[in-house]
Amino acid sequence: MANDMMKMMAALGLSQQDMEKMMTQFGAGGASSVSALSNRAQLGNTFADIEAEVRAEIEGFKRQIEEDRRLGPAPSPPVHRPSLINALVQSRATLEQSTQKNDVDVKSTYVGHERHYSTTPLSKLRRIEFAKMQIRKAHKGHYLLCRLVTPPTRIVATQICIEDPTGDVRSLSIYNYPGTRLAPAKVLDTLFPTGTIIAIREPYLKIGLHDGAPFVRVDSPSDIVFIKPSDLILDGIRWKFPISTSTPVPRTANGWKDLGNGHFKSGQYFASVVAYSNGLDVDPSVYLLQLNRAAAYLRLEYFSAALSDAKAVLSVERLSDDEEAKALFRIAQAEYGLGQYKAAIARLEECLAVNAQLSEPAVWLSRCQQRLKEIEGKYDWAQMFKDARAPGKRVDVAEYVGPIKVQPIPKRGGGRGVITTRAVKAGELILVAKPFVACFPEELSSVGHIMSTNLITKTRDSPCCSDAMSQMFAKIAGNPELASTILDLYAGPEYPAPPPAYPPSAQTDMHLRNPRAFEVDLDAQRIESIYTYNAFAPQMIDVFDSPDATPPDLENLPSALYLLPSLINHACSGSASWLHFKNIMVIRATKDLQEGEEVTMPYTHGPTYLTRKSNLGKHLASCDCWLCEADRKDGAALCRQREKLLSRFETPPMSRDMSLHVLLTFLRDVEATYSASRGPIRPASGKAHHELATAYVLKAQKDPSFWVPSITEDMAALEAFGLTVLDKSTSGPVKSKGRKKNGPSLPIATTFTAMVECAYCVYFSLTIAAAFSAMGDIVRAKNWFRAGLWVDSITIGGGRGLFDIRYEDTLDRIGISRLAQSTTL
Ligand SMILES: C[S@@+](CC[C@H](N)C(=O)[O-])C[C@H]1O[C@@H](n2cnc3c(N)ncnc32)[C@H](O)[C@@H]1O
Repeated sequence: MANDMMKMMAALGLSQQDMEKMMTQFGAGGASSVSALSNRAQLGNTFADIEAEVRAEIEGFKRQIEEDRRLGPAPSPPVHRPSLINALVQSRATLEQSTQKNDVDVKSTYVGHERHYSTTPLSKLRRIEFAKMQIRKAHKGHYLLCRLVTPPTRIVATQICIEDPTGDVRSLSIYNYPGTRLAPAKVLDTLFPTGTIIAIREPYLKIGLHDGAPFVRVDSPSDIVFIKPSDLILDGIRWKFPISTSTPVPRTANGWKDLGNGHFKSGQYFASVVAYSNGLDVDPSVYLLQLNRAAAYLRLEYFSAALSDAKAVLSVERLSDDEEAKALFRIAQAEYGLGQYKAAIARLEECLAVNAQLSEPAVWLSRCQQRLKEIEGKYDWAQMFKDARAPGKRVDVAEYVGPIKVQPIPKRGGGRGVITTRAVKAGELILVAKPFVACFPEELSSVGHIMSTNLITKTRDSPCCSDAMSQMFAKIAGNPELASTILDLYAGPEYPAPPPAYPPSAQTDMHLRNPRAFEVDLDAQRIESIYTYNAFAPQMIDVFDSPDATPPDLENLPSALYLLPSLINHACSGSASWLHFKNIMVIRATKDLQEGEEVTMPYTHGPTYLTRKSNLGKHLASCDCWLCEADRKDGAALCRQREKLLSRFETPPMSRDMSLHVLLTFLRDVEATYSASRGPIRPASGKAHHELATAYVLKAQKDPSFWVPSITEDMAALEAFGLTVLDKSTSGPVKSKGRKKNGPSLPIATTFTAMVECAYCVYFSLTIAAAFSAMGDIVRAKNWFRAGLWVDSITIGGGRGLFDIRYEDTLDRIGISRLAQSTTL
């Protein structure tokens, strides 16, 4: 059950430490247990060490920032030109050597701290030279005109020696530039060839921590403007030193095409679009460059840019059939990426009319047909599940937006939330969303990874989180028309509240014209804050693993940012559930909702409000849901006691004392942590009841009289999670209370005010079915199996096809596979 719990617990941008806390308190080690990870102790040590390390790092970093603030701007120390050039040439040689040796590259950096960026257009700035610049200062109102002197190298940032026209040099560190993360030297050469002239808008001069040397730090790639030799800005500029052109760059359009194709083949798509663009600058008539660039834009998910390039190629006269078909296919792929499936179908048909032999467009045609069904909410869930399990692949489906809308909700941070536009039934699909950016462990670069210490959460982000966060820069830069859709997401309490309406209308006047000319000023700090407050840790929909299932790698969780789901607020007892088919996020109502009711979902789980409150740290001081209210009424002391009791039952049942005496005491002690006025929903009691049920199941293997108490305890568990058991009988004729009109009998009520731990409720229903089956009471066994199906349908959904695949092993293990085959809801 560990993965299932992870799925439920993985919360908006929660750190490993948060996750560990959650798993510790609430994890599940086995199919029939409420226990936590069996290797918890080991994990505990690791996380404690990391936490201490991160705390110390953050303290050091903050001290440095405070010291910089205290010292303030000061004249820049001089830099010895030959020494700096030599140092950067050496660093470049080291990068090349480590690439050759395939060394694993693990670097660390900071995110979420205050950073400068420019919003003033270059034309409104005045030129400044190094001699007039000060350290620890952003030079407002100025730009630095400079030339790249050395071949680029990198650690986290790309580093280059730059000179101003007087020949004065500094090192330049560029962070977040698209395509540069862990990039090999030859990619950096394409992006930043020696001799290139750039202008840096409102440059910030820092002082090196270790060497005390001044350097220009650029965090927002949009601060860098590439200057063409013909640019008027260069009028009257004389460079003291002759141009250095040690980086060999192609001279012809075809030379750039070959370079671009090389980058494309090695998956360096941003470098390839830059190479193709450079080729087009040399000779705009070489339309094949534009056709190739469209293909690279498609890989980068710059769909509007791909569409524009492929359309431009299509308008060229005298294209060969092959070129025309390619242009049409790329237009169709771009339209597909933009969700314009009908337009894509028309283009694919045109493409096949040009060449009916092409196999790929035919495949894409059927994909488009499938997507058209999906935008209506009709998904092939079983296929999605299979696709989600296929290693190295992402799931490709259309998005679906159900009966919801964004509405101002002033009392929530960010001031907005999601409400229903009509009455919604429990189990109804609310949203299916694709990520704006995402990273899964298997997608991390084989070269290595970057660890980011997040100054907002004061934790270390997972490598995937760090990677996906960095993708934001390239993705916003390449889709400027979508920029406000991202930048209007909640950026935390330090920022002004975002506009109440969401999504904003697309900025149709914004287009990517040149991959290196940024249409949007990229505010690094804001982008990192948005990611921090809105990202999810996608967890694969995968339930009831065997008790020996390997727990998920908490240090290596995937990470993704979704747009509309980011508008849904938290409630521990949320009205919706969320889960992932790999990259695809699916949100369903878990209770009946009236028109206009808020859709909420749990960002985190935990045994009491105490753990949940601590897990929710960055989001809210205190959750106002009924579950937290009820816990708070019980009081902190009893809640602490409840958490302590549960933590003692973390290890799987087989590896601890499962005697009835111990478990009965456990149940009694847990019950005592709930006040008398508490009401029936008592999740911890539910777990204790199920622990007892598990012990009875073990005994029943030898003595069948224990089946009945096992059933009774699991029924009690269901009630403690919020379900009403209508038929508590364990023998005799079956009552028909739960019988639907002309339908099969369900032993549970299908209306409820609230249900917690829905996935447990499926499993408990199935274990009751298994017990009745073992007793030979097939009618009750089938009814309880149906109860499991029904609970699953309102929590996970996806129909019987998906249920059968997901529960195949579980049903086999608890011995009801055959019964399941002959039973429908
Ligand atoms: C992912 S955003 C949710 C959407 C956000 N309300 C908006 O307007 O964009 C997460 C932030 O919403 C706010 N939030 C979410 N659930 C909340 C709740 N139950 N009470 C108060 N604020 C909440 C918190 O500020 C949290 O950091």
